[in-house]
Amino acid sequence: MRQNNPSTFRHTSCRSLCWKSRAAVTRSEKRHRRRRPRGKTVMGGSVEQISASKCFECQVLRFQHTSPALGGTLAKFHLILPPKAESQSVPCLIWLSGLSCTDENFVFKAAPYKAAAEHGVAILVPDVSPRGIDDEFGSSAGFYVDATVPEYKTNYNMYTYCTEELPNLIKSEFADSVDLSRCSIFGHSMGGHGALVIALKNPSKFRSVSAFAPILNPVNCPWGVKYFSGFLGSDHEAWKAYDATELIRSAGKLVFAAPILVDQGDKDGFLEQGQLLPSNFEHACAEAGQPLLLNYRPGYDHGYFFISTFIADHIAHHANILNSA
Ligand SMILES: N[C@@H](CCC(=O)N[C@@H](CSC=O)C(=O)NCC(=O)O)C(=O)O
Repeated sequence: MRQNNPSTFRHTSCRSLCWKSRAAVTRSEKRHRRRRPRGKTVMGGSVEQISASKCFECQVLRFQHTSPALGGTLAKFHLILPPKAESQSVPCLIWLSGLSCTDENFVFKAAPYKAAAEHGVAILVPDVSPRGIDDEFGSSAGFYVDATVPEYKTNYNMYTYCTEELPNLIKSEFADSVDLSRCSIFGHSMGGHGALVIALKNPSKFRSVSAFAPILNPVNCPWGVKYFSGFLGSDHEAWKAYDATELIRSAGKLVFAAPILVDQGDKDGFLEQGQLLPSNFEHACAEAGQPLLLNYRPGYDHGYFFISTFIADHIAHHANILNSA
């Protein structure tokens, strides 16, 4: 930190170079700066804070680290901390974004801050694929699987990254602020698919799951066929391990006592194209006895205007469950 004049300082470690009045520096900001990991080695990677902003009393922090799960590439993520995290560790929501996204779309467009502050939950937002690899196929399209084909299996391990590596890093670096023993997961489109698959495969790690316009039966939709072929090869049985509808079918019983919450706009072009297939998931849940709250929202499309309209409902849904035990 460099002193510039008596009333301002420059947060030199941030690439965003935020200028703030001294009076505006809260205890929380000081605490998070004090805790900022500086090139510390974590699971073979180096964690570095690259920006910090404040929104609706939340700290909006961005980090980068070298990721072993993603083949040693540099991975960025956001961590949103509510004011309650100043004094205690708070429950955590993991948000997974969709095709063409980075870790930035949600933080800029979903408007989660007021609800996160009110309910006292942290939100962890990973990127959606490894970066800096010399191929365009999987960039921004990691599909939250661990690739098995030789071409992609070194780098494209978003399932392991989101279920093991990043949570372990958060446990190691943010234990005072984030309590990952109280964790839920949600996401959008490809990220809704990822959230559901990760929750259904790890019900002991997540207390609840929700999604906006998720891809619900990827083995039967064009996006799923394209990316599962690329990452997992031609064995369609292997694809089913990453398909929410197939996972509910194979469970054959309730997996989460809390209803799975899904919001879906009825003017969503990808719904019309058959990319999302909510009816297939609905039928599988009904047969398995898995409670599902599937809301069709009249007039809404697939984008972040839709997400930002209902994000507070999803945060409240998870917070009620996370704060009740
Ligand atoms: N061009 C892509 C789809 C691009 C797109 O609409 N991405 C959505 C998620 S779609 C499913 O995962 C998105 O969230 N975009 C970012 C945003 O900020 O809106 C294609 O058709 O393949």
